[in-house]
Amino acid sequence: MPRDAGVDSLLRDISQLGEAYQHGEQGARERLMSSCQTLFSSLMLPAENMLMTQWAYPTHNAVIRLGLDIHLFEALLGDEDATGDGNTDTKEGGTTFKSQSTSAIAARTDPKAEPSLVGRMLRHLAAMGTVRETGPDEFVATPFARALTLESFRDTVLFIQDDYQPCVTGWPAFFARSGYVAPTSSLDTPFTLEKGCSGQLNYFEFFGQRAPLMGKRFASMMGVWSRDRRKWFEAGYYPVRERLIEGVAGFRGEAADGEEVFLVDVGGGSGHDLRQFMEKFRDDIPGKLILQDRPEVVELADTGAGIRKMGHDFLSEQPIKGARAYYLHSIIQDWGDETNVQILRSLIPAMKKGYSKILINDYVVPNEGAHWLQTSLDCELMSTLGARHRTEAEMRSMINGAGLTVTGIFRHPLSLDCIVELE
Ligand SMILES: C[S@@+](CC[C@H](N)C(=O)[O-])C[C@H]1O[C@@H](n2cnc3c(N)ncnc32)[C@H](O)[C@@H]1O
Repeated sequence: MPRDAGVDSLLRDISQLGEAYQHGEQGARERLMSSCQTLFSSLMLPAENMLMTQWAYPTHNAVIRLGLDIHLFEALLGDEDATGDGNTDTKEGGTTFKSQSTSAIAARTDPKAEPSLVGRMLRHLAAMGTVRETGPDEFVATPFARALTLESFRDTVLFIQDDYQPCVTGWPAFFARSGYVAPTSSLDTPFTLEKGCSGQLNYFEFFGQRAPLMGKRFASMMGVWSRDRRKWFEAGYYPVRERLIEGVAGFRGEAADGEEVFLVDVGGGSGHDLRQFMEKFRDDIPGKLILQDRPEVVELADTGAGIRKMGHDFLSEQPIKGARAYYLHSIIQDWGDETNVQILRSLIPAMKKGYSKILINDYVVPNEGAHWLQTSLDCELMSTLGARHRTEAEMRSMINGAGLTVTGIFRHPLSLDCIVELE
C-alpha cells in the first residue's frame, strides 16, 4: 500500500506531542489523544473499521454490561490481602493493582460464572484495553475497570445500555415515520416512541412518573459525565472572585443581612456542581447556595451541609429573589428555543438589576471540527429531547430573544464547554 502523507505528518506531530506530554505541558495529553485517534482511523482499512465499529465495540459494551451482573470488576480487584499464586503488582495512576488468574477471578464472581466464560470476557476486555493481560490467563484492572466498581459508573452503564440505547436502536423506525426529519418536540422523539409516551411525557417527566430508578441512574450519569472535565470555577476558566464574590454586599466588610443568596443551581440534578463549588470556596462564599430541580430529583440529592434543596419547576417564576447568580448547567442544551426563552424569562423577575447574573454552562459548538463528546451528546439530545447544540450565533440570538444580554463568554483553554454570562 502507498504511504499516506497525512500519516507521516501525524507521526511527526505525535512524536513532538509525546515529548510535550513527558514534560507535563498543559494540553499535551488532550492533543496527543486526538492525534493518536486520527492516526488510528487513518491506518485502519475499511473492513477492519467495519469489524471494529460493528463487532468489537458492541461486544465490548456487552461484556462490560454482563460483567456488572456477575460483579466481574470487583472480582478482578480481588482481596486486598490476597497473596501467593504468582500475583504481580502493577502501578497505574498511583494505585497498586494486583494481577489475578482467571480461575481466581471466576471463583469470586457473584453469581458464580463459568470460568471459561469469564476467561473469554476478560480476553475481550483486554483486547479492547479495559483490563490488561499480564500473562497467560492472568489479568489486572486498569483505572477504568476499577471505576466500574463504583456505584456512579455502574449506574451510568445501566442507564446508557438498558435505558437509553434501545431508543438509538429504534432510530430507523422513528426516522422512517418522521420522513427523515430531526425531532424538534420533546414529546415526540426516538425515546418517547420507544417508551410509548409520545405526546404525553417528556424524558424527565417519564423518569418522574414511570421510572424513578432510571431517573436516579440518569443523575449518576450526569455526575460521571462532569467528573473529569474542567469545572467552570477552576483557575483559568470563569473568574469567580472578580465577577461574583467581590461584588457582593458584605464582602468588603459592608453591612450584610446574612440572608443573601449567592448561587442558585437551577436544574442542578444531584447537586454535584454545588458540592464541588462548596469544597473549593468554603468560607469565602458570601451567601447561601441553593439547589433546585424537580421535587423527586432534589429529594434524592445528597448535598451535605451548607446547601439548601428546593423543588422548583424552572418554567415558572423563580422564587429566590436577588441571588448573585443563577447557574444553568446542561439545561439550555436540552430544549428548543421557545422553551429556553421561557426558562430564561422565568428568571428575569427575580434578578436584581445591575447585580444578578445568569451563567449558562453548555457546549457552544464550532461550525467545524466538533469533538466526539459534543457530536455524540448532540445525537443524545436529538434522541431523547428533540433538542440540539447551538453555535455561538444561535445562542446569542436565542438569548437576545429572551430580553437578556450576553456580557461575556468564558472558556478554559482545555474545556469543550463554556460559561455564557448574561445580565
Ligand atoms: C441534563 S440534566 C443537568 C443536571 C445538572 N445541572 C448537571 O449538569 O448535572 C437536566 C436537569 O434538568 C432537570 N429538569 C428537567 N425539567 C425540569 C423542570 N421543568 N424544572 C426543573 N428542573 C427540570 C432534570 O431533572 C435534570 O436534573
